[in-house]
Amino acid sequence: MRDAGRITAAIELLAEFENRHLPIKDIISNWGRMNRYAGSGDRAWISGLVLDAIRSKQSLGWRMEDDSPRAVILGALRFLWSWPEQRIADAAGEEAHGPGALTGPEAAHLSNPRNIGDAPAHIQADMPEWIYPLIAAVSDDPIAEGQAFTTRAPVDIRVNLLKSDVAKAEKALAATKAEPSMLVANALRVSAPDADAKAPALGPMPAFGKGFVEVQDAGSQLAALAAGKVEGAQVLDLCAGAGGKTLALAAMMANKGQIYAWDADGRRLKPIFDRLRRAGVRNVQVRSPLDGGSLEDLAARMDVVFVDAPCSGSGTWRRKPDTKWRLSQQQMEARTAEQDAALLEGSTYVKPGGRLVYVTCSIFREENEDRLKSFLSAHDRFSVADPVEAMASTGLLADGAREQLETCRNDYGIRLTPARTGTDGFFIAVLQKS
Ligand SMILES: C[S@@+](CC[C@H](N)C(=O)[O-])C[C@H]1O[C@@H](n2cnc3c(N)ncnc32)[C@H](O)[C@@H]1O
Repeated sequence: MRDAGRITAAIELLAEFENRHLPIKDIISNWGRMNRYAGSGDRAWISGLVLDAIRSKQSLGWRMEDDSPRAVILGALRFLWSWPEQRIADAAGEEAHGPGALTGPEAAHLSNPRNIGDAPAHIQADMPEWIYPLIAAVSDDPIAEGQAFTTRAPVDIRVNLLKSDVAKAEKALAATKAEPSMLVANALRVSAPDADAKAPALGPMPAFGKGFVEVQDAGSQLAALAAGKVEGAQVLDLCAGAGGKTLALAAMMANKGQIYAWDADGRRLKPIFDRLRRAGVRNVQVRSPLDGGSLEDLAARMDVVFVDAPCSGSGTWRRKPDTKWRLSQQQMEARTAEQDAALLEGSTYVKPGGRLVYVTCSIFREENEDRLKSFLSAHDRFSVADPVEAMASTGLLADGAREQLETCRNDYGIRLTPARTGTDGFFIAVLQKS
């Protein structure tokens, strides 16, 4: 496809996103199925542009003084992809497939954009107005935090120490230009691709099929490290889902001790079985409510209970930018109630002297500090412990990571964000039971 047709497709997809309540990934893949003439390069280009536009749609609309899908896509080409105005004009005006010649105001805004510094703060931060104060409550520089969420996310890789090591994995993934992580000793990072470049396809690489490596954001890897030294321990992963943390914990345990993987929604555990097999994990017992499983026998017996709680996902806005615009106050309230329930339930399995790790991929205080504060006020046998110390005790923090993580600390735990740590947003806390 030529640029003109790709731009037209991107405008259509953004319009569909605005008009239908479907995840953008589904809209893009439906489009790919219906338009078989588009090759994989075209699809990557179009979805890259649409996702970039959604990440920054508010500031782009403001710069263009027009928040229509057409204006936002044209603005994305100019202000995010740095296309010269003439290139945009040529593609737009192309008769056969272009979206139509630039209008006077469009041309004017592309060549002489409004100064974004004059926009209201939530527009500069590219987030809904009601969310801005929630970010301002947890950051001295909410605009920078918001803007960091508008960038493309890198791909982080966890080297599975049960099957491989960092040097071997780096060699096996040389084609991806993966580099050692600045935060986790057994992690690699593949930088996000430039504007119209295609990301390397990691899934089909043999190192993945053989279980030598897993894709996992460095923030999520750090969350697992907060479980501390767990080799030989009894660990409950209460909200195991597809098993991202379970796999990381199993590798930290070198297959010694026992992990019980559970999820209140048993269907979510489905991928875990294949993943455990591929990773060479032998110390996980999956228990599911679907087959009448229960955790009754584990009450007050666990050295570590890991609560990777359901959340708004505000920390993952770089990867799922549509969720930033669709989050509602009602959803937030539903999640906080679930968080209270999971925290309370998890606490019943911790043995005296054991630890409760609380994690969300959200950066809001409402889903983190407020939940912990409320739990601690009613459970005086639990107290806040040091998550950075716990991570360091595993020996798996990269050189210099500890100092960086210290700057993310508050009275309850640590908050990671794209602006602070270059990771997804996470909150990680460790409670100790007396
Ligand atoms: C953030 S996801 C877990 C992601 C997973 N740990 C991973 O790393 O891939 C949260 C999960 O918690 C589950 N959940 C919610 N409330 C729960 C509860 N009270 N007990 C157990 N699981 C719960 C949800 O079904 C969901 O799968």
